[in-house]
Amino acid sequence: MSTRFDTSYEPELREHLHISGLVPPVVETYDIQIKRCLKALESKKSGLDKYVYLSHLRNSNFNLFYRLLIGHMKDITPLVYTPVVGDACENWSHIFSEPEGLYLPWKERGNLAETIKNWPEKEVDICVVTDGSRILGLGDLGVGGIGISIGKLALYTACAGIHPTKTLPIVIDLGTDNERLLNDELYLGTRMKRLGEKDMMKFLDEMMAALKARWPSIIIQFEDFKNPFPSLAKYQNMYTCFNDDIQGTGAVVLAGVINAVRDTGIAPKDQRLVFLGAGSAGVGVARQIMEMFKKDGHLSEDEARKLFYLVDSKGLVTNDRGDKLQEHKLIFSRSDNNGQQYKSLEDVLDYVKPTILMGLSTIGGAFNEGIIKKMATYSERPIIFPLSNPVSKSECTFDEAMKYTNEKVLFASGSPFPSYEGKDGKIHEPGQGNNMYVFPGIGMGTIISQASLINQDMIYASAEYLATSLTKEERDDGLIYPRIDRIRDVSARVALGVVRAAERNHLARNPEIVGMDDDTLVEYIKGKMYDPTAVPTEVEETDPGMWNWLTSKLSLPWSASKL
Ligand SMILES: NC(=O)C1=CN([C@@H]2O[C@H](COP(=O)(O)OP(=O)(O)OC[C@H]3O[C@@H](n4cnc5c(N)ncnc54)[C@H](O)[C@@H]3O)[C@@H](O)[C@H]2O)C=CC1
Ligand SMILES: CC(=O)C(=O)O
Ligand SMILES: [Mg+2]
Repeated sequence: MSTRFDTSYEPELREHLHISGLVPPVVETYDIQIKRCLKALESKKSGLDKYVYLSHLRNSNFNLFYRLLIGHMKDITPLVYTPVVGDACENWSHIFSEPEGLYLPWKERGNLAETIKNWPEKEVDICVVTDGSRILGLGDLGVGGIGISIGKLALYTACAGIHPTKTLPIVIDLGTDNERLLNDELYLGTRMKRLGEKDMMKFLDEMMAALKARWPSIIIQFEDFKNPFPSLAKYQNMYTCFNDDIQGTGAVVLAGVINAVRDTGIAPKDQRLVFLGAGSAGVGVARQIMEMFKKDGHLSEDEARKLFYLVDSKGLVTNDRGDKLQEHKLIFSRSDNNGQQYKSLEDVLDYVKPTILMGLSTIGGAFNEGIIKKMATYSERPIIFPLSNPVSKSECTFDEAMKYTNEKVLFASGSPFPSYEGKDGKIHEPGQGNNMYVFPGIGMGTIISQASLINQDMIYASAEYLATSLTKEERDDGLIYPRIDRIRDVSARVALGVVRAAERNHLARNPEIVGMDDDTLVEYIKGKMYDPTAVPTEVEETDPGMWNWLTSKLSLPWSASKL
């Protein structure tokens, strides 16, 4: 990752950096640079081509890449994150040209500390690690999953200003059960069947210890593991870590629900929620909303739990269904079904008559016309959140949800959808209930507070501060999430909430922030954010490592310095 050859640099700076002659002679404004990028993007036919172009841009000049991304969040985010990152992960072994992260294969076990030492950056604040076993709703994509780690970290930088060189994408390669990949001669991962949970936990134990040994304050974010509950349970009180799919998703959806429930005019105790999907995201979201119903709705644990009906691939999750339920589902398993089992979503809706319908099932189109119309009969303003990613896995589109509820729906989806023109000509914007609204702020808040753990209170605070980030204008426009182009301000507020929770829980260790009021602290957070318009002032020498290796191998005419 470099940013040394930037056509915006003045001649004096070029001389200072010893890059005169290595950059075209014109000194360009940022606007002109961005114009070229947008034209280049426009000329690419497919999302995947645009993704490849943007990856090259990030690797050749990350300041320009982030100027582009931050300035055009709404248009560029879908190209580096969901939905296009899904295509990239599926085709990773075909589009690969640069490593961009750490690959930790099973054969390196016992040697992970040494392998991790090869990463060329001295300082790393945060890493995103996946095992590629459940990438978005696309299943097992093996080492192609590293694309999701890269995409998430690009948003840590764009949204919360964590410096790009202090981010580390990781994929652990414990094999894959994806036959297409195993039979593909271009597949870049280890050609073996995926190992089981016991081996994975052994491998993770070693990796966690090695990461912390090299970077003692590192934040470790788990992403898109097929079964992420055991690692979260084991490490959350040992390392500075969190699971984005359970906790980040729980927080972001909770924020949307706080705002949407208010718009329904129905008290929490009278809401009934059906979840299609009872996996890591479904259960994570249900747990967070249950906590809100207890806190703000003044319900007991039991009263709150009874409002939730979870549906998995076998139907409504009940105690007497006849199969052995996975542990994470037990808390929401129903016992009041009088022996009756409800297999289809339609049957569950007839039985429950929910006011809120969540989709975290990976089943594209599962909320069909009939389902959506039923929801419109149960309450004046049904809350429908098709949250599965990417777009192809979304349980319904915004267009469908609006049309079949007579434009009454309170809507948020995991991936972005276009606006909808109402019958009266009014343009309605969809909400995007994606964990990208919270994970950057959770990371930044943890860095700022120097907290050694990320506890439940910090996660809950990220949801509360996101919910209250909505402006009056956004509320009046019918939004339940802030507009994406305000994401940097919003992430700073989310980070503020996380810091405050860390302080309350005596986890904060940064002496500089002691006694700061909210306004001062927000300014402090913003002051720590990476600024892609800042020009370099000196040439930094790096450790001998990848840069030296690359420059010597490629016989490039510059030394092992970078900026
Ligand atoms: N919007 C957001 O920010 C986020 C969205 N997600 C999305 O949520 C989806 C699920 O993710 P995870 O919970 O981690 O996956 P998972 O694999 O842990 O869970 C999937 C669940 O869906 C159920 N399911 C599968 N087929 C079904 C069917 N035909 N009918 C009913 N249920 C069915 C499974 O039984 C399982 O309970 C993915 O598409 C993912 O992209 C995940 C995290 C964040
Ligand atoms: C957004 C996300 O984390 C997922 O779909 O898995
Ligand atoms: Mg995820």
